[in-house]
Amino acid sequence: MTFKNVTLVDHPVVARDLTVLRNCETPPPVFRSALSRIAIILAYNSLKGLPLKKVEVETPIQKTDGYEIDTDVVVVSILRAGLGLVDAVMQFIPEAKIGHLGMYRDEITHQPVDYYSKIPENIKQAQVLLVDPMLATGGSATDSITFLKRKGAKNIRFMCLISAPEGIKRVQDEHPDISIITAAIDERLNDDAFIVPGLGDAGDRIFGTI
Ligand SMILES: O=P(O)(O)OC[C@H]1O[C@H](OP(=O)(O)OP(=O)(O)O)[C@H](O)[C@@H]1O
Ligand SMILES: O=c1cc[nH]c(=O)[nH]1
Ligand SMILES: [Mg+2]
Repeated sequence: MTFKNVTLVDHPVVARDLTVLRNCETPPPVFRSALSRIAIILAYNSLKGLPLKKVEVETPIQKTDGYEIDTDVVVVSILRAGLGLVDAVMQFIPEAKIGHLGMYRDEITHQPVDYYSKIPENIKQAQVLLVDPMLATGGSATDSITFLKRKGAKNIRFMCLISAPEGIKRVQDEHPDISIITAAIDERLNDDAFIVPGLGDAGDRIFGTI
């Protein structure tokens, strides 16, 4: 299956670390370090094509042309699991502001329930990178994107680790302007709306709350 507006990141380190993450025997410290490495590669890909401004820079030898990133960047993490991806983006754009959206999926209905939000003011003019490792039914991502658009966000990219086809389709149906950067597109959702084969509950595996 091919999807428009989806970048599937293909890299040997991603393939190796995804296997570590999927393994149910992997303990939280190892899980977190594998996730951090993949997050760097995802962030690198998610930040491609940012606008640049030409500036002059003086080397010890002479003046030459250089570049600055010509947009504000705001990272928005969908709590809790999104926290595992934020540091990677901040390593590339240390001046980025960070927003948080607190959201959990109701275990019975699988609908997202929101419990917190704090979004930087400059969201309106910024390149927004919404981060969450799991795109399952797409409920959490689509609600988050709708919320950010209501706050004035105009340029949003969604960075995630593992996507289900159902979630990608939902984001694209409801928000066709959003591009998705992901490390894997898995087979499907199971009856509990978990991604198959997936890695289980990302938040629990990052924070050891299993
Ligand atoms: O696409 P969806 O069907 O909405 O599922 C994806 C959501 O589920 C997980 O969060 P969860 O609700 O487990 O909260 P947590 O991060 O606090 O564990 C995940 O991190 C996403 O936010
Ligand atoms: O497989 C899934 C689905 C939703 N949330 C997760 O953390 N994992
Ligand atoms: Mg969870």
